Amino acid sequence: MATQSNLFEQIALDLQVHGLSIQSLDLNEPALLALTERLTILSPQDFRKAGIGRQEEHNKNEYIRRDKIHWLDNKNPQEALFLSYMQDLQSYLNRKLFLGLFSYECHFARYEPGAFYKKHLDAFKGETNRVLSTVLYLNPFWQSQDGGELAVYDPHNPDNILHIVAPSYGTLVTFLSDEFPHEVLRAKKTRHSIAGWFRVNTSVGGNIDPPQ
Ligand SMILES: O=C(O)CCC(=O)C(=O)O
Ligand SMILES: [Fe+2]
Repeated sequence: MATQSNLFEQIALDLQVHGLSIQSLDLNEPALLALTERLTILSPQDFRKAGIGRQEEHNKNEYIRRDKIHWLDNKNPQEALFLSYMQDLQSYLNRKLFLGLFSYECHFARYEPGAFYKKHLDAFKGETNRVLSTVLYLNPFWQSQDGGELAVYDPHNPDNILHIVAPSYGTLVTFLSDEFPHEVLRAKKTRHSIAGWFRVNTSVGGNIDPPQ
């Protein structure tokens, strides 16, 4: 299992070469354990239906994605521990790759049995300040029959699957947000993840661009 600095180094290398990284966190990583604990405390009322943009109507949304989400913030100590871990990753990637990442936002996502998220890009070139997507999985003992894999497609040939990633506990996927189409296949068991985005600053006129 990788130490934190080895892991960050590996992610930076993968991103540099492939634009995508699939790694596993140390299973004793305090930030991972904090999230696990937080998840046991969150109740269904703490999650709300995820949207796909302000203008989208309800039915279309249901067809595209069926997860429920809970945004992380620094008020909760367990969430704060993970946010600080990702802040460390942000600083590391900025030092190594000069990405100029400015902030990180993320939410828990719950996919109940039958839920999915159809093929999409997290960002469109030139239209967004989301630069790097991250997904961390929180599902112990995930079996292949449980479905719910992340399918990552080839940016140059979006019909080609590049990777099928099981949402197993501690797996962290990082990729360029406007490059890789991806999809969450139908989950057969409740599936938890943290989806997040590193952003660059697009503030204008001295107003700091707000997250979310
Ligand atoms: O949970 C996952 O595997 C990916 C979720 C995702 O693509 C998203 O929330 O944008
Ligand atoms: Fe996504």
